[in-house]
Amino acid sequence: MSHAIVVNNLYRYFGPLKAVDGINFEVPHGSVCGFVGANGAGKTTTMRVLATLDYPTMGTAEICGINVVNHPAKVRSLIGWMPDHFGNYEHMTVLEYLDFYARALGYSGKERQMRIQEVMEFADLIPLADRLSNKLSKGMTQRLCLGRSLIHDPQVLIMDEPAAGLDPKARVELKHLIRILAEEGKTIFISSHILSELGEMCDSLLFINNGRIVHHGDAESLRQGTDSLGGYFFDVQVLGNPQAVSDWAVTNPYAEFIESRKQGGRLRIDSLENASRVLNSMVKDGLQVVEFHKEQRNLEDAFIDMLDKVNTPPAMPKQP
Ligand SMILES: Nc1ncnc2c1ncn2[C@@H]1O[C@H](COP(=O)(O)OP(=O)(O)OP(=O)(O)O)[C@@H](O)[C@H]1O
Repeated sequence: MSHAIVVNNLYRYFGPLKAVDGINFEVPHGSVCGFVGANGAGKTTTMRVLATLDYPTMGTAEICGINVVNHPAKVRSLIGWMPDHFGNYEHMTVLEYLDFYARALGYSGKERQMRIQEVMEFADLIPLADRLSNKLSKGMTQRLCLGRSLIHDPQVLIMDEPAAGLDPKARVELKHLIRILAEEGKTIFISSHILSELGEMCDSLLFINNGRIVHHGDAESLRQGTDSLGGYFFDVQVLGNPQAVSDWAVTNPYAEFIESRKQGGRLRIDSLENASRVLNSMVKDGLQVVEFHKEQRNLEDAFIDMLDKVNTPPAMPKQP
């Protein structure tokens, strides 16, 4: 499969600080990849290298097969960059602002008008055409920034925390626009702290911690995964007295009772094999089980568990 973004052994040090510390990842063409990490994890630094705004200390990055250090101008024609901080100009209306960028990108005449019209329609900027660009709400500002990054119809969009500071309505609007761009076949690389939102719209999630990639996979596999100790949580419901579940669980070596629920309880079981054993024993012991299902974890919990796994030193081998 060809990839829109390929990052190979990429390092970016600021003096002794290892902001990006040897990362590798690929983003397939036409997919949406969420880039997740705590403050200072290295997201912006990575994105700035991809956007040709910074040089790596070591390693390579390619956009659609083009090296970002060797051919920055070519890469810039392929990417749309939405930074986390948006610089705009006083006394410039939304239309003037987009026109300024379209000129800077080399468009002229009818083509320039067409490009501006298209992005204004897409990002719902037409009603704002005559508004001053530095007097917009945060949501409107983000739409303008998105519009600006789309003027040259780039194949790859790199968006640094575009949802930060947006109210719920503006977030939904932004998500909707990102979904349309993804459906058009653009590759989208988007960073955020709002994991649950990223999960919904991303084909894959890339977790970075202290400059290192700690996970790259799809959101679904994370939700279905285990906790940091390798266990799963099950919701169990029974007919009759719900306390039967906790009374039963304290006597069973495979199930750990976590909390009561209206019709039963929540159990932690350390493997799927043992889950099957637990269900079997419950039924044998006369519990009238009407529900026994593995819970999906929310992505925030999955992320915390992932960091726990990464930060827990491996157990020392036992001395003979
Ligand atoms: N120009 C710079 N000079 C020195 N240190 C820097 C520079 N840019 C970033 N850093 C440091 O590199 C580390 C990674 O920063 P980066 O901005 O990439 O993190 P981030 O994951 O984007 O965080 P946030 O979510 O807060 O934006 C941080 O410790 C930051 O202070």
